[in-house]
Amino acid sequence: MGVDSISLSRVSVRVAVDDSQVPKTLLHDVSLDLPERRIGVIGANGSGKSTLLRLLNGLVAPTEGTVVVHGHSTSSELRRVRSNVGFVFTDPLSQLVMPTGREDVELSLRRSLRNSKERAARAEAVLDRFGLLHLADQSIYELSGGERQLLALAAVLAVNPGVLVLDEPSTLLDLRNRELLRRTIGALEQQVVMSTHDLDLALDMERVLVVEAGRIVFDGGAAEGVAHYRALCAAAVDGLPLKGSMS
Ligand SMILES: Nc1ncnc2c1ncn2[C@@H]1O[C@H](COP(=O)(O)OP(=O)(O)OP(=O)(O)O)[C@@H](O)[C@H]1O
Repeated sequence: MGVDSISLSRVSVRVAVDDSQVPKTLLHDVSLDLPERRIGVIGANGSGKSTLLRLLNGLVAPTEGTVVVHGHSTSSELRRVRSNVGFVFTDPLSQLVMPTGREDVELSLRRSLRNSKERAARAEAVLDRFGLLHLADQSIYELSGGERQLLALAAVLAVNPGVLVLDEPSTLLDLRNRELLRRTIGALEQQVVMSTHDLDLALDMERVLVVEAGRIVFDGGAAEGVAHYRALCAAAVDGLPLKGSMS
């Protein structure tokens, strides 16, 4: 495995569930070597995409197996992993902790830029790049969902992480900002791992993983991965008793 690669070796994730003696398995025996720069993760609701992504910065620990990100183990070198992996959550409010966007981006930069003037200039440039400068001093609670989602991405990218993990980053974005996200991802030097229900975004990826009930059921090119997922969805819907009225 190269040092710029992500590797999962025989990873399973199980969690205890209330009132049950039997733990729930969220991921089953997943092994992957991911050297590509653009990796998409697609699959049904509840299939295990977020769990897979959260393993990459140690937010979820494997019950069995190992996860190594760019040469660092998520179990024994968690701090190194966290400082190299930028994670953008689906719900931006779960990661925006400061009252305004400007303060949030400056907080992200606190460790890498000691000088407050440099920090302020860099924050300004990052906000400008995402078309957020005019909203920089507004309360994050007054921003729209899409503006917050872009702000969360801006705050993570400000520190230039080696790996960018995006968990459904376009759910709240309008068409224009989705295009901005798409171009931003396309231009990044970093390795990107992104889960998405937006199949057009998935088609931009070099490699696509399809997750189904905690297993990787497809691993390969984007067009084939999307076709595989569409077929899975069609088969699942065909199995539902949808015919006729509800009354
Ligand atoms: N800590 C937990 N305890 C119990 N069950 C969990 C826990 N975390 C996740 N799950 C369950 O594991 C399954 C996979 O969840 P996950 O969030 O990885 O799915 P997902 O593919 O990202 O779904 P979505 O597309 O809806 O965001 C779901 O059934 C979820 O309810």
